[in-house]
Amino acid sequence: MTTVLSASGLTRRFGDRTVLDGVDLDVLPGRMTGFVGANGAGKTTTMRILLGVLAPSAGEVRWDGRPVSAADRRAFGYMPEERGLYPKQHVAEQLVHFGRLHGMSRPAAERAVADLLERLDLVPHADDKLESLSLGNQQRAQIAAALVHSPTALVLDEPFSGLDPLAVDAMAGLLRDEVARGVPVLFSSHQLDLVERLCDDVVVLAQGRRVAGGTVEELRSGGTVRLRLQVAAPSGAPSHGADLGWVRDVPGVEVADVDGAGALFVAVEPGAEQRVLAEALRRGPVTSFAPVVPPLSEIFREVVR
Ligand SMILES: Nc1ncnc2c1ncn2[C@@H]1O[C@H](COP(=O)(O)OP(=O)(O)OP(=O)(O)O)[C@@H](O)[C@H]1O
Repeated sequence: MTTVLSASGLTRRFGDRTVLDGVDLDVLPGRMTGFVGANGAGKTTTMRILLGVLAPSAGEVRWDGRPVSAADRRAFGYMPEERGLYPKQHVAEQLVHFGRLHGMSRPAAERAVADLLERLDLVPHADDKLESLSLGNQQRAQIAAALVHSPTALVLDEPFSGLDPLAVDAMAGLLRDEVARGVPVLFSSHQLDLVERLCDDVVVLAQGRRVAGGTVEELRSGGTVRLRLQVAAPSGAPSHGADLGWVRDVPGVEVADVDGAGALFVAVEPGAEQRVLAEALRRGPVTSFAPVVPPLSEIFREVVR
């Protein structure tokens, strides 16, 4: 499967408010794409448009290079923000029903549901009403509903919110399996450490516009790269014996932190880092000198400002 789910120029107005403004998005097959942005940035609106729950004011959703059809969309898996299962129905029964709605035979749907319940640790709750489950377990059932029919693409609105670490791992494992099948997976999240850990690609929205996107590595290395200098503490002296306070006085350098034998700084002028290194070597042995790639959370703060 080599099918891309893409959107171009997605725009959505509610009355005279434009909440999405020309958003382009590619969710590539066999890759996990994280969709991030502050509250109200437009993630849910975008996902609803991808699934056809909401019409765009302008722009287009494409699947396999052509405008997406209703039949294409029926084969997608979706976990909507408002969730989609019935509180009063029994868990396994309604998951089988979901599979049947997607055209599966009863035995095939039952097999898929049994497998998902097992993987999501929901077997003891198979015959419980959804509303009697804890919120985290209800969420596990919701993801099962999105996966039961082996979807061709997955669009998940905050699937990880409210999950305990074991449930996060179970969910992540399931999504990785879908990615390994070649499925394009898009999920929104405010948990940037999780996005950094799980995703190949990231799209960042701010106030209805796409403000950054690319692979996680590209985004991180495109941020403000700081350098860390570590020097040897003089023998017998505690580490603060090697005071790197002098780094603050090097022209073209902004110091983020000095901590005894270590300093973290940004070279705001080309070549300033070489002056720091030369001065450090003049003073004694250097144990390490390396760039520190910022975490995604820092990039996020830089791009949505
Ligand atoms: N039906 C609607 N009518 C009017 N405004 C709406 C409607 N749906 C969404 N909006 C507005 O669109 C903007 C984007 O909302 P959306 O839910 O897409 O953001 P989000 O990025 O998913 O936010 P969050 O992280 O808080 O879930 C918000 O300002 C919201 O109030």
